[in-house]
This record gives sequence, C-alpha cells and structure tokens, in this order.
Amino acid sequence: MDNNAGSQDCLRTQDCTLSAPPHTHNLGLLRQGLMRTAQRRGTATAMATTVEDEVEAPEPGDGPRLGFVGAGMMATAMVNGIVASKVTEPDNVFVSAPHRSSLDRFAKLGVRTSDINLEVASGSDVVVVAVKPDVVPAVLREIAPHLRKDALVVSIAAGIPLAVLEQLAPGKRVVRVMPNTPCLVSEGATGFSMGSLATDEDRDTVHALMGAVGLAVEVKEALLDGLTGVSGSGPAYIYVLIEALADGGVRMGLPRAMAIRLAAQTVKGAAEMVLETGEHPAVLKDNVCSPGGLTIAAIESLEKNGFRSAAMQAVIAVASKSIEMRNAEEEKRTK
Ligand SMILES: NC(=O)C1=CN([C@@H]2O[C@H](COP(=O)(O)OP(=O)(O)OC[C@H]3O[C@@H](n4cnc5c(N)ncnc54)[C@H](OP(=O)(O)O)[C@@H]3O)[C@@H](O)[C@H]2O)C=CC1
Ligand SMILES: O=C(O)[C@@H]1CCC=N1
Repeated sequence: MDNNAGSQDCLRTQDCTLSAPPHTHNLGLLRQGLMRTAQRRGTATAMATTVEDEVEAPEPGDGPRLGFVGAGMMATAMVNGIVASKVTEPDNVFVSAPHRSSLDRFAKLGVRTSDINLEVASGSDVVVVAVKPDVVPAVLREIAPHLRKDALVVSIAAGIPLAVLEQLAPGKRVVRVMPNTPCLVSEGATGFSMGSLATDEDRDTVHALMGAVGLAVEVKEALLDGLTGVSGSGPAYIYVLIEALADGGVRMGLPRAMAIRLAAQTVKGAAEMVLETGEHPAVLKDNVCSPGGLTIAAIESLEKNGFRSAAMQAVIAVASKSIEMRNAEEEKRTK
C-alpha cells in the first residue's frame, strides 16, 4: 500500500485528527522529534538527580532511546513494527519485564533487555508503559522517580485515564495511546490523547512513532473507549470472522489452509478497498451484490442472524468495560 497516496491524508475534525500512515513522512518526523528529545537529554543527564544516578543503564548507540516496561503481546507487536520500520536503531530500544523468558524474543531483534525496570526508566527518552492495567500503578510508582527529567511517558494501558497517569508520574509529560496488535506488521490502527503537560513536539513524536507502524489518530480522551472497541480490540473480532469464513469454506469442502488464506486475503482486500477508494462501505457492498444474485442472499442471511448488531454490540461491550474501568480509576484517584 502506498501510504502517501490518497486525497484524505489529513482530515481534521473537531474531535479527531485523522491521517493516513505516511510512513516516510512520519519517519522523518519521528527522527526529528526523537532527535530533539535526545539533544535535550544532554541537559537532562547533567541535571540528573542522585536517584537517577544510582541506576546506571548500559550505554546504547547514538540516537533517541525508546523504553518499554512490559514485554507482552502489545510490546512485542510495537517493538517488531518499530524495528522493521527502522525509525530507530534496535539497540536504542530497551525492554524490561520480570521474566527473562519473555525478553528472549526481544534480544533476538537486537533490542536491549533487562529484568530491572529502573534501567529502562533511567535510560530512555520515551518510556512506553506496556503492562496490564492493574499493574500500571505499581510500575509507575516504581519508575517515576527514576525517569529522565525530560522523559515522555506513553501509556498503552486500557482504561487508565490521563489524570490517573499524571498523578502516578507527577510533573511528567504523559500521552495515552491505544494501539493494536497489527502494529507487528506495520498495519496498526492507533488512537492517542495528549496529557495536560504534553507538548506539540510530543504530539509529533507519538504521531510519528505510531504512524511508522500504521494509522495514527489523535482523539479527545473521552473517545478512547469507543476507539478501543473499534480498533484496539477489533483485530480479535476479525480473526473470529476469518475463522468462521474458513469454517464455512471447509464445510463446503475447501482444504482448511486454503480456506484460511482465502478468507484472510478477502478481509485484507476489502479493507484496502475502503481505505484506498474512500468509498462508503455500503457502496462497496452494493457493488458485490448482483440483483437477484448470490451475495444478496448472503446479506439477507447475515441480517437475519444479527451480524450487524453483533458487531456493534461487540464495540459497545468493550467501550462500556473501558468506561467502567476508567470510572473506577477516577474514583480511586479522587478519594
Ligand atoms: N494485547 C492487545 O491487543 C492490546 C493491549 N493493550 C494494552 O497493553 C498492555 C499490555 O497488554 P498485553 O501486552 O496484551 O499484556 P501481556 O500480558 O501480554 O504482557 C504484560 C507484560 O507485562 C509484564 N509485567 C508484569 N508485571 C510487570 C512489572 N512489575 N514490571 C514490568 N513488566 C511487568 C509481563 O512480564 P512477564 O512476561 O515477564 O510476565 C508481560 O511481559 C495492557 O495494559 C493492555 O490494556 C492495548 C492495546 C491492545
Ligand atoms: O483486551 C484488552 O484488555 C486489551 C485492550 C485492547 C485490546 N486488548
């Protein structure tokens, strides 16, 4: 896909800034944004507190440093995508998690690893908090005093509001990001919201970083719940769809492997049609449905079986749970 193509590269609305993933453009932006951070690091290092000085991270190569605290599914997807997109050298990426076994797959990428979070915290310009939401408070309390003075904190945790993150990392610039696992193959879909202290430069940095691994859109924080329902969790629904289409094919005699490939390519092709043509999905659907033909019979069957409603309810179920988590966190914060 030519990510620089198309007339809808950037569409600003009141609630959201949409842009196609112009990888090349964003790559430059990321380099600029992160290089500025790296330049500032000279000053930050000179002003390092004694606490920071206690934890000496091994020296990486020149350039901006990206840290990940947490080495699970989402960190794996982001780090693989970032390394493949060449936005920074692998040895400028530093990942920590308690279990060495989780870090092995990162070491294979040439990325630096540690089972000590403080090494990542004190050695990174951008620190991505990539642990489960219930672990975020403990991790942020642990690392906050050790972060570089000018470090940007990026949380990818679902349902943890910016206000809570800012309380856990006092005085730090924070951005909330909701990515998805297709970042692994540079086809992610990410939403992000800026914290109260985050700067335009931070916006460029996060936009460039996530834009390097897919589509990145800035949204108001209140929209992150719905966005999580659409794109954060979305890949899971699509995998169910691919599996179900393949099951139908197998039921009709297709070999399993072929049915899965055909179903996955069909999803990919249909998605590309929406993104490349800019047509409304309803128009593209109509183009497949010949009058009195085969496909309209399938659409009738999908409607009878509540397919459209099931997809909407899936998004709403995620958003509702995210809102519930957010409210519970807010309540704890204000107690
Ligand atoms: N999975 C997804 O599709 C998406 C996830 N997210 C968010 O990303 C975050 C991570 O999710 P996911 O990657 O799926 O979760 P995983 O369970 O796969 O990974 C969690 C990671 O956190 C590590 N960890 C646990 N405790 C600590 C600690 N005290 N210090 C450092 N690391 C720790 C674990 O280490 P170890 O491996 O050693 O046990 C593990 O590597 C969540 O907050 C989630 O909401 C956001 C969007 C999409
Ligand atoms: O299921 C979850 O909680 C995470 C957040 C979005 C996708 N996975």
